[in-house]
Amino acid sequence: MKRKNGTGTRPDKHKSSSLPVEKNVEYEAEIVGINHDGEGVGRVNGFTLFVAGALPGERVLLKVVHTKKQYGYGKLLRIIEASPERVKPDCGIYEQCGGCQLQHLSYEAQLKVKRQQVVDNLERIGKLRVFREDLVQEQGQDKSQGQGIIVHPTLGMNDPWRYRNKAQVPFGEEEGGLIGGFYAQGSHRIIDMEKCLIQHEANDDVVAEVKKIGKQLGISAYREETHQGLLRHVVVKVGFRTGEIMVVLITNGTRIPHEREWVEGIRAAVPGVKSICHNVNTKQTNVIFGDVTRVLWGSEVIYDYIGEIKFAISPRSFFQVNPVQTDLLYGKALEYAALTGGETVVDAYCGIGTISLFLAQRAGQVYGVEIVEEAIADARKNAELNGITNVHFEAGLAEVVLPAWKSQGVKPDVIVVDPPRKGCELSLLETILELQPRRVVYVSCNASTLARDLRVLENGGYRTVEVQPVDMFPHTTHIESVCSLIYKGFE
Ligand SMILES: C[S@@+](CC[C@H](N)C(=O)[O-])C[C@H]1O[C@@H](n2cnc3c(N)ncnc32)[C@H](O)[C@@H]1O
Repeated sequence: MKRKNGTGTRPDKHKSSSLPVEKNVEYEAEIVGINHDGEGVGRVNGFTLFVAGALPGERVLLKVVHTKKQYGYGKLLRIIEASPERVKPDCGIYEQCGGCQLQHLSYEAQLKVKRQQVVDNLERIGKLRVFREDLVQEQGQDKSQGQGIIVHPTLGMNDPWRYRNKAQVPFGEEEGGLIGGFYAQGSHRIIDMEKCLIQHEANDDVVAEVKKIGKQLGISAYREETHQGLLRHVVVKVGFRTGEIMVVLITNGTRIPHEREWVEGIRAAVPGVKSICHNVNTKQTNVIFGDVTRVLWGSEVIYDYIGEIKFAISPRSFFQVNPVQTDLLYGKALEYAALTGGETVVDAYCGIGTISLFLAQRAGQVYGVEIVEEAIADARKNAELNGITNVHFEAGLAEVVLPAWKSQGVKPDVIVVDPPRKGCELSLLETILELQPRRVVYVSCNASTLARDLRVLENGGYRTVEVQPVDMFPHTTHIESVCSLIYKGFE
């Protein structure tokens, strides 16, 4: 690579280090890939540099801003040759806000990148063989010959905007008064926003109204550094199918001054609002909600559906944020479970029981386990709300409760796992191997821990059949996948 225009200030800390690049020096680089943070992966003299804003296939001018032994970071100065997949971001504050990372890449290309990242993780971390359609076509082979795991194209959204049903917006202050928006990448600096294109429109209306009322009433915003000021966050939840809206004002103080003005203003500005709540959080913490919530106006909960199952959503209860794609994801999980009506199914890491209730429609008996007690209480309420009686929910660690069920004689035909980003505990995977259910369905929000855990299950006698990436969060780097495994003895 050609070195361009050194800044003149020879960086003495890194002087003639053994690295092939120098800090504060400009280089031209080829961008050869994209990492899991959405940064372009560039090569300069064989050295890897991560460059925010650069895309695969591009040639860019960058300045090296930070180096480590194996890699470094470059600041994008100029795009010399742009990728044909580069698009103009629709959002006016995309560059400053940390909410989205991929708006400068066409949506079709985002879906391809996400699938490729799943494939790369399965191959590199899981040491798994992925079926390569291109090779099969070239070599005239047939899919049925078991050429490896089928990783399907990512299931994307027809309209990948305005898909989030929940927003948690922090407030701050500038000279003109209250500001509200999302944090800048890697910081707690609030970027004031008028609209967020991945949130439901009701969120824009609520944030604008809260700023307006707050300014009129002289309400102060909470400041993290000093722990002073009143208004911390507003949380907006929307039932996509029902149209019901909940607004929760979170304050650093037990009272909201001028309650009536708040309620009247929000009701007038946001048609469809069914519930306005106040949550008190006086702790010096990053956690959004405090322990006390009361209803200022309307109902305690709103409702929404995933598939045919109805869910009650309260201020603090968890609910998947993209209901359209959740329907697809759980539909796939149900398909991979291949239930015929009489099976015993375990849903480990069940949250509020969403997948359990989906599965219960086609299973004999479902057992759900989840660490958060409140979520289990919601799961039980949701089962009751839908008249579903063939589910049993238990609060506890999945890796503790599953062996207990085993010793009580529970013999699952199918086990579904939907763990957090860190994946499954090894001991849970070991219990699955002892129980030997016919099928395992793995729902994952982290392709690297998915690949690690699939390797354990493969070593224990399972075969990974197919993986379906589902785009739950367009324009961000998040990847969700659902994966089907079968025990080799049952094939
Ligand atoms: C990715 S979420 C899945 C939620 C649920 N399946 C859904 O779709 O709504 C992972 C869940 O695992 C729970 N969890 C984390 N560690 C756990 C553990 N060791 N045992 C049981 N549940 C756990 C979290 O509280 C969270 O609800």
